Amino acid sequence: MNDEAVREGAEVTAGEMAVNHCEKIPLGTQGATEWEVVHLPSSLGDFQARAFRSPVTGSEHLVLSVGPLQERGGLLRVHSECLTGDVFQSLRCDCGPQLQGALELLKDEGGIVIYMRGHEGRGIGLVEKLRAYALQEAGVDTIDANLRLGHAEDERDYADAIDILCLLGVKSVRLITNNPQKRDALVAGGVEVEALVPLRIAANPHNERYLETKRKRMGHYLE
Ligand SMILES: Nc1nc2c(ncn2[C@@H]2O[C@H](COP(=O)(O)OP(=O)(O)OP(=O)(O)O)[C@@H](O)[C@H]2O)c(=O)[nH]1
Ligand SMILES: [Zn+2]
Repeated sequence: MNDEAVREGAEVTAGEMAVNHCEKIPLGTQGATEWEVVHLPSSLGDFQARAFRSPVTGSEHLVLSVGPLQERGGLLRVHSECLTGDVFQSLRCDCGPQLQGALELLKDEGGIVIYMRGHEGRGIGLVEKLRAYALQEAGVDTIDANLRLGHAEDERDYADAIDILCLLGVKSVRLITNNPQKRDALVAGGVEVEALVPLRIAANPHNERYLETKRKRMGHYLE
């Protein structure tokens, strides 16, 4: 797909429209899911919260939403867990400000954030992420650090996010991300991505190289 074709405001062609992604949900998923909707007032906004336990991965994901769920065209952020960045506001990455930026957008427009547990460290986990950080302190970039540790550069799986969207009745979204692979993963799972909504976060001296590597080697839309 032409990257420009799915930037904000652009349309996805009919040929790329999803097949029914709900067909791929494993049997029993609905029964294993907690779908109570609770009110979650937060200093970051006023959210509805749902939790989803995946019978496939065992991960428990949090789904925050503002306003009515939209079958088509609503804002969506699929946020990969980053304990250091999201909770402890690490400056080594841009995760914390990205999460806050996405929640801000939801406050204005409504939409959904799926907080993906099991995505920590691009899927390698917290212990391995810190090992990768140690290698980066020795001069290796974020991708090669993963590879040296015997991991793929990105081990995230989006099947749970796709199942969650199906269970919520969401068929098409405007995806809040700079990462084209996230869009590709959702589209491959049958979710239509109408547009990409970028998250522009100012770099700092601690994450400059990380952001540069994402831009140059992972194709993220970062200036
Ligand atoms: N392995 C590894 N993971 C990292 C590193 N820095 C951040 N992460 C993890 O990367 C994940 C976020 O991925 P990013 O590539 O920063 O961003 P993205 O989610 O792909 O793209 P956006 O949607 O634009 O945020 C989180 O799970 C972080 O814990 C690192 O140096 N090594
Ligand atoms: Zn992070």
